[in-house]
Amino acid sequence: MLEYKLIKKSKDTKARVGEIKTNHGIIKTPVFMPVGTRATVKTMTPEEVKDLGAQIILSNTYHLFLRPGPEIIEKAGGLHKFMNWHGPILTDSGGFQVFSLSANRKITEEGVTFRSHIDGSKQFLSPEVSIDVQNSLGSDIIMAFDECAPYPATYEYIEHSMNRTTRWAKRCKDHHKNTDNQALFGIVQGGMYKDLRKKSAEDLVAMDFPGYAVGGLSVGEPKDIMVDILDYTTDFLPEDKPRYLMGVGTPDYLFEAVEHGIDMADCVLPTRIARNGTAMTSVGRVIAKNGKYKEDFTSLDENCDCYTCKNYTKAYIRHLFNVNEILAYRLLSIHNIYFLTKLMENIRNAILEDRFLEYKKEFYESYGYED
Ligand SMILES: Cc1cccc2c(=O)nc(N)[nH]c12
Ligand SMILES: [Zn+2]
Repeated sequence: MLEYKLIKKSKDTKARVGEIKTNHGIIKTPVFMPVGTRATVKTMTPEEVKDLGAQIILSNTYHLFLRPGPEIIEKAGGLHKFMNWHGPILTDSGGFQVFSLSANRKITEEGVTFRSHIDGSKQFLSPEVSIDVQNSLGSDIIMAFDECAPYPATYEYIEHSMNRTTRWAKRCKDHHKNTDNQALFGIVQGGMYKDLRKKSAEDLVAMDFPGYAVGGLSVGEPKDIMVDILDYTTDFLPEDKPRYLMGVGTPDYLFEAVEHGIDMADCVLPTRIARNGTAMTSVGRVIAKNGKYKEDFTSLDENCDCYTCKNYTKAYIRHLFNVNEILAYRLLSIHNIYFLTKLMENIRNAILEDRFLEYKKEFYESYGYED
C-alpha cells in the first residue's frame, strides 16, 4: 500500500520534502526517476543505476505490451524479477507513447486502435487493457490511461479530450483490483486552459487516487506557460498525496517543478543526450563528442564525483565517441543520471535547510541559466 508522508514545506515557495512508502522501498522526494523504457535504463545495469542514487525507475506499458508482451513478463515473475531491479518501479499507461510513436491511430470512447511502430500490426489499448498489462508487469505505481493532447490545440479539442481522459480514469479505477500492491495515479490534463485544468484536477481528486500526475505539459509549449499552468494546477491537488510531473528532466524544469509543488519527475533526456555525446554539468551542457576536447585532459565536470568524472578525461570520452565505442554511451549515461539524481538530493537538502531559492539562484548562475 502506497503512503506519502509530508516532511517539510518550504516557507517561501510550494517546494516540499516527503517520503513515499512502497512495497519495494521508501522514495525520498523530490525525486528524479530515470526511464527504463523497455525494461532497461539504456546501457546501464540495475546495480549501476542503484549506485548512481536512483531510487525508482520507469518502464513503459506501450513498449512492453508490444515486445516481449505482458504474458512473458508475468511468467518471469514480474518486471522487478525480469529486469533484476528490486526498487520501486513506475509504469506509464501507454497512451502517450501511442500518440508519439505509432501511426494510423484512432481514438474512440472505447480506447485507441493503432498500428505497431515495429511491425505495423493492428493493436488496441484501452483503460482496461492498460491496467491489465500494468498488473502483469507488477509495477508499484501505475498510471491511468490518458490522452496527452497535442500542443497547440483548440479549447474544444482539449475540453473533449480532457473529459474523455477523466471517464477513462474512472474506468481504470473501476477495473484496477490489485490496489494493495499497485498504486494507481490519476493524470491531470486540460492543455493550457486553466478552467479545464481545474475541472480535470477536481474530477480526479473526487475519485480519490493515491497520487496524481500532471500530464500534457512539456509538450512544446513555452516554459513560462508550462510554469504558469503547473503552478495553477498543483493548487487543486491534495497536499497529502504525491504529485508527479511527467516528461520533465532538464535542471531548470526540475527546479521549476519542485518550486511549484511537484514531488516526482521523469525524463529520457539524461540517457538520450548521453548517447548523442552531450553531458549536463555544473557549468552547463558540454558537447563531449566535440573535437575541441581532443587534447583536453580535464575531467568532464570538476565539481562531480561520479565514476566517469573521477576516472576519465574529456579527451578520452571524445575519443570514444569519435570511434563509436559503446563505452562512450555508458560513461556519459553514468554521469548524466548521477547529475540529475544528485541535483534532486541537493534540492531536497536545500528545502530542509530553508535555502531552496538561494540554491536555485546559485545553480542557475553556475549552469548559465538566466533566472
Ligand atoms: C511520459 C509523458 C510525458 C509527458 C506527458 C505525458 C502525459 O500527459 N501522459 C502520459 N501518460 N505520459 C506522459
Ligand atoms: Zn560526473
